[in-house]
Amino acid sequence: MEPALELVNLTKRFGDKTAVDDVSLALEPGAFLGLLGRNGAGKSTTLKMVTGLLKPTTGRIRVLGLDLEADPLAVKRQIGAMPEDMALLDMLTGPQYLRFVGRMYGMPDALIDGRQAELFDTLDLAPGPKTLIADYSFGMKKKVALCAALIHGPKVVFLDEPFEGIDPVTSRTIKDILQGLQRNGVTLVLTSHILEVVEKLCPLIAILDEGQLKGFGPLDELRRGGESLEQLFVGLVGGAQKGALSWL
Ligand SMILES: Nc1ncnc2c1ncn2[C@@H]1O[C@H](COP(=O)(O)OP(=O)(O)OP(=O)(O)O)[C@@H](O)[C@H]1O
Repeated sequence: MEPALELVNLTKRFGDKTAVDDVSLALEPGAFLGLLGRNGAGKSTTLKMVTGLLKPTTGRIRVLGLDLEADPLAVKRQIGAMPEDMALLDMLTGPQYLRFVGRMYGMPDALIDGRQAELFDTLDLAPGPKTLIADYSFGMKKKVALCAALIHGPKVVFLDEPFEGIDPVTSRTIKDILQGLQRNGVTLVLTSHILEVVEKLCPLIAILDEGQLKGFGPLDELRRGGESLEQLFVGLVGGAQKGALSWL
């Protein structure tokens, strides 16, 4: 079976800075990967490359057997993405924005509106009918970005920090949605700094440090010693313990 996602020697340089450094990995369909790393490790850059927002310096990306560079539109039809900055159109209302996104995927308006209503209901998103996205709270914007990533029924979903700024009740709902997608064979990749969430949700872990893949595999295999994900993470990416401020 073709991997759902395959990165082959993926590298991204910004001038002298190598943000992603020769990363290779493959995910089976239905995998659920937690992509971890410290601030600046290269997680968002990796997700931007696999969703076609950034061109790799070198290396290849294949999604469901399709080469992203050779066939970008075919890949984009199969994937859903929630980028770091959410990339919403602030001067539209949430439903108008989802119409825009759904039409880009060639969906009929009735189907878009039905799914939008179901997504808003499930995520407890109830903006005023005329409220523009610009006036939504941070968490509401996150929810709209998640709706936009899912509305067309993608086979592979990339989510950059989906739980950041989300209340605990909605977090629970999002976890349930993501687990349901995985049960239906959707492949998921998410980044998060909330290790407890990743530990519960993602059977597969990749740890980036300074752009390099320091660990990749099933969580249970990576932490053979029975340590927590936090201990595994700190052990792999190092980092001296600091905390005392000289003036406090
Ligand atoms: N457009 C850019 N131009 C120059 N440098 C960039 C650019 N985008 C990212 N970088 C650099 O690449 C490195 C990786 O950044 P990236 O945003 O991928 O990290 P991250 O792991 O997502 O971090 P965080 O957890 O803080 O979101 C950083 O050093 C960042 O400054």
